[in-house]
Amino acid sequence: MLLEVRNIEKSFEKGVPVVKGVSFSVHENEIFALLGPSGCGKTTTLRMISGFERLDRGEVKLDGITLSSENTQVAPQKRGIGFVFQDYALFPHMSALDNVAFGLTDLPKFKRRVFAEEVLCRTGMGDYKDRNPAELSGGQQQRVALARAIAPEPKLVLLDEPFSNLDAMLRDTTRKEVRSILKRAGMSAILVTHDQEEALSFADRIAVMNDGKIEQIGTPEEVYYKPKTKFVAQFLGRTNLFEADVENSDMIDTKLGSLRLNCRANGPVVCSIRPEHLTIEKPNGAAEGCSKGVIVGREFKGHDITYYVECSGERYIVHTDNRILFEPDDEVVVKPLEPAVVLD
Ligand SMILES: Nc1ncnc2c1ncn2[C@@H]1O[C@H](COP(=O)(O)OP(=O)(O)OP(=O)(O)O)[C@@H](O)[C@H]1O
Repeated sequence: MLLEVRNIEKSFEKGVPVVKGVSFSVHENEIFALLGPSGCGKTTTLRMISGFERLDRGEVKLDGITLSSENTQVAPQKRGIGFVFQDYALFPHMSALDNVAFGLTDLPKFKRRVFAEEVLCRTGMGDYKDRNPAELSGGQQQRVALARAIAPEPKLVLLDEPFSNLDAMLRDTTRKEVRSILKRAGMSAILVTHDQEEALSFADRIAVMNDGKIEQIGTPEEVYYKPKTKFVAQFLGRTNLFEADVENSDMIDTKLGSLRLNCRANGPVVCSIRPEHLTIEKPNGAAEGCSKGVIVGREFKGHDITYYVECSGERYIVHTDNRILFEPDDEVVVKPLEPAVVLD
């Protein structure tokens, strides 16, 4: 285990807690994401790991050594952790090369520039070493910021919304490049983001945060396909929720008809099924036990289609591939392709 965060807590003024007992670990060479809505405490958590913020309770350990606790506070520059911020925070009056060389205080002066150039080449920025930040695009500045963070060879790099200033196309490619640079360098990273697609595509594991707490930690597939809570199900994409009482069964009665659950349940149940795990058919070809519905809306997106189907007064979302063509007011039945996931 590289990083261990145990039960950390933080309140600002008036004693209102913003981080409420957060725990997680990050392995060697693992990319971890803290994902959640604005204000849920992601940045504060990252700042407690970096040492820019003191914690009220709990502990942060790197490689078994305590960096933060109620009685310990190792200075940020002594933690062996690299940082990349949203606004890159490059020194504007310095060249890309000098920006990267700046933090290499452990090396003799003559070696700093040689090594800095080597790291700039690794991030694909060797040809731009003499340019100042103002002469670089957002994506290029981001790569220089990453080169600066990884040049001292930290075991862990913290990334706070580092792609949010880039336009959609550049964000995608920069994300892929940064991930492969970190993996090749054998470093671990924690990404803070409110963008679920970014977390799903960038991280090996994700902690989904809500209101100062972690609701679920898992691989992208686990948190997406098997959300534990209503919040996780809804934050990671669109979903259909059902509530019903179940008597020791793995089936649930809904307005769509009978749905299979992913486990046996007893008592009141809330379950979720993703729109792409439902499909629609003409009523005549439908299996027994399905209720009829009507298409009330449709979004054609080229590679797929979103349908809104009303069934006994409830509205459901169905994503289909682009071969399943219906029009508004068409009568359909909605069929599940996967079991519904029971939430906590
Ligand atoms: N220095 C501070 N003093 C007082 N309150 C603060 C301070 N820093 C953060 N907060 C509050 O703590 C809460 C959590 O903030 P934080 O920045 O950690 O959230 P976040 O999840 O990173 O949000 P965002 O995605 O908008 O950056 C917010 O309500 C914020 O207003």
